Amino acid sequence: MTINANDPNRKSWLNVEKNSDFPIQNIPFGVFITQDDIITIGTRIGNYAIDLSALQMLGYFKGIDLTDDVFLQDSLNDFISAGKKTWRAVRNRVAEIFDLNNLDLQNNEKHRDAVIFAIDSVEMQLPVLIGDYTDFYSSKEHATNVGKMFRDPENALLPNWLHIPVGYHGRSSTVIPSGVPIKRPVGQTLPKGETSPVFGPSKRLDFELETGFITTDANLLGEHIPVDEAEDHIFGMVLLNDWSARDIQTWEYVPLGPFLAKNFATSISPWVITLDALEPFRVASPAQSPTPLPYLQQSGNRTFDIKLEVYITPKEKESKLICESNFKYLYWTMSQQLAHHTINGCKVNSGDLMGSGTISGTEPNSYGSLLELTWGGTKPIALPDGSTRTFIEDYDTITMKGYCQNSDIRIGFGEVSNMLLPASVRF
Ligand SMILES: O=C(O)/C=C/C(=O)CC(=O)CC(=O)O
Ligand SMILES: [Ca+2]
Ligand SMILES: [Mg+2]
Repeated sequence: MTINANDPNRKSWLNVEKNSDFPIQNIPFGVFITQDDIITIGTRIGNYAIDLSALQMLGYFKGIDLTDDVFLQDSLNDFISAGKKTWRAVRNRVAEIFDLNNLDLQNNEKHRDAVIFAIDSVEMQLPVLIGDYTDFYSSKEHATNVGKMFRDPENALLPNWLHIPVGYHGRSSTVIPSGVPIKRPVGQTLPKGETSPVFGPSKRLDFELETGFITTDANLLGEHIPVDEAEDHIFGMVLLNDWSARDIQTWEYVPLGPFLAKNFATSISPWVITLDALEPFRVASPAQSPTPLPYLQQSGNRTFDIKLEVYITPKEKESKLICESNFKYLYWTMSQQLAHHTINGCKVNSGDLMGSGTISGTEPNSYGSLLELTWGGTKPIALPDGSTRTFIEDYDTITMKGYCQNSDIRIGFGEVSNMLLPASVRF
């Protein structure tokens, strides 16, 4: 059987609810623990988690060049290292196995029991052992808004911004999966009008709506990745919340950039969505003027139409949708980010995470941080329970969702959702 894994008309023999983020055309990759404490690489169709190591042991991946234990792992790193041809072959085979017209697994109860789990019965893990984490700053609207608030409203964009996909090196040790609560950080801040800093819990704790892409071993030390080859080295994408303590940030980050204000937590969604699955949603990125230097000039459509949403949920209260944005608004593409990152010979490894930067659009309800949505805390947001927010309060949960949708199909990311707990450091 040869199959077009992206054919929107294909159905699975597994039940998929209408509007599910995970139809048979998605086939993301992640890591989960079963109730029997087995940790494995898996995929998801509808509300079912599928154990890829069990499928391999039962012989369903015959003919694909895979090492024996590539799926019996607690991270996707080795599978990612196997390269794009392998990821594609596995995705296509999974599409075949679960196709409505394929009876092999469908009619084998013993195999089905070994492979398929209810999604609520498994615990999702961080999908990747992240070696290095870089965060870009690629939304023109976000950079302009922050420049207006923090610097000069007349010259909001710094002179390098239209020439360089600006970024900073983040901290991989604190990248955490959806569901893990985060403690409010403490640190130094400089209260308005003061000349000496004070120490205490951050009072301006924010989220940043981002996506992230995960790389494979892309280049050797000293080599660079040409912009039009960059996508071959991108395994897939996740939703990313770059938790940011604005009051710590403004005091500490001159002149070397973000440090403790951003390294206490970065949360990501557990399923990695492949670029193959996103292919039907490929679109052109915004026109760039001035024309970037040649190593950043890309051909073809290099971005994707991914709708993004942010919700805030006070403890045991109703959620409020506070931001609707889109990945396609970003000025610099993932290809340009990766080409720039490696142009000096910087080596990128399998399992590195690259944050997009905060994704804001032009409309005020599309701003990707509370800093922008409340304009520096001057315009509070009203919540359904009657309370208001300028920044995140203790026990609030921030949930980010992402999905692509056209008249044929929906390919979703699921969500990244984490609660903020009170500060616990005594001082
Ligand atoms: O422009 C600034 O002073 C600060 C910017 C940020 O905090 C943004 C950042 O972390 C990068 C991004 O997410 O776009
Ligand atoms: Ca960020
Ligand atoms: Mg962060």
